Amino acid sequence: MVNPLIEVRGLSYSIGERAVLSGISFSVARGGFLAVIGPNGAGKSTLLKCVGGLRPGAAGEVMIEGLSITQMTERERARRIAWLHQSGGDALPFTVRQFAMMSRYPWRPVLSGESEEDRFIVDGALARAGVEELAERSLDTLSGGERQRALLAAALAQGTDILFLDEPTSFLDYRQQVEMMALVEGINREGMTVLMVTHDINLALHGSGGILAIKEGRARWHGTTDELLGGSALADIFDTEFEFFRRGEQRRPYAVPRGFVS
Ligand SMILES: Nc1ncnc2c1ncn2[C@@H]1O[C@H](COP(=O)(O)OP(=O)(O)OP(=O)(O)O)[C@@H](O)[C@H]1O
Repeated sequence: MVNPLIEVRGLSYSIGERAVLSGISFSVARGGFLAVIGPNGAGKSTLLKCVGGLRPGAAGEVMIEGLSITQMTERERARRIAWLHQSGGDALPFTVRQFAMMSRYPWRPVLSGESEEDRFIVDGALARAGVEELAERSLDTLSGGERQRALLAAALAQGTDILFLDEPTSFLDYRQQVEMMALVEGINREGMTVLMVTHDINLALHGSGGILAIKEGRARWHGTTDELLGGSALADIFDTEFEFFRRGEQRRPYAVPRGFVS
């Protein structure tokens, strides 16, 4: 890949004596969408935190547009990478607009208030995530799906070119999952580079061109969704057999554990 936006080489991370990640390498082109899949405890969230510079003890290299993540200040990282985590029942006592406005901090001079430009960007982010009508609602009064869209609006308001997603639909019902993934795909098509970790293969198949599978902290497979469906990698990674289907006008693939359909 010529000049990838995100480049990870030989990433390893240990907690105490235990190696949680070992020698992981991959890259993501500008505007790309890479899904990292793997079973529970594979090291997916830890990988995302290491790539995002939140685990300073990690060995190996993480470069964002050629700049080492370890050389970047927190503010510089926040100008490049926005995060959307899985959202549980807890929520902060801020309105949707206030929370999105806080995301503007990496761009604001220290101790300065919100600018006209901040307000314009926040309004655009609220509209893009479909939460304009919730703008004055407190985050702790929203349903799980509404809250996740509000958090996505805040991530967009941050004005980064990279979005990290950690199990973004974990607590959402099916309709909300579909809506959230459609939003993320749309944002990716508009140019945002996306790195998503999930244990849900169908989220990965739905949203991405590239898939990296990890198990026990090691990269086990890396390729496109179509390549994944042609081989036995999924069964090896999740220790269960899958059936694959293609449906709809776009012949999108999805996978169901064989035990569910036999
Ligand atoms: N702060 C920590 N202290 C001790 N062990 C940790 C810590 N963080 C992660 N681990 C361990 O590292 C391993 C990888 O955890 P991680 O959360 O990255 O996995 P994951 O693939 O995201 O899992 P899941 O899909 O269940 O969320 C697990 O065995 C976990 O218990």
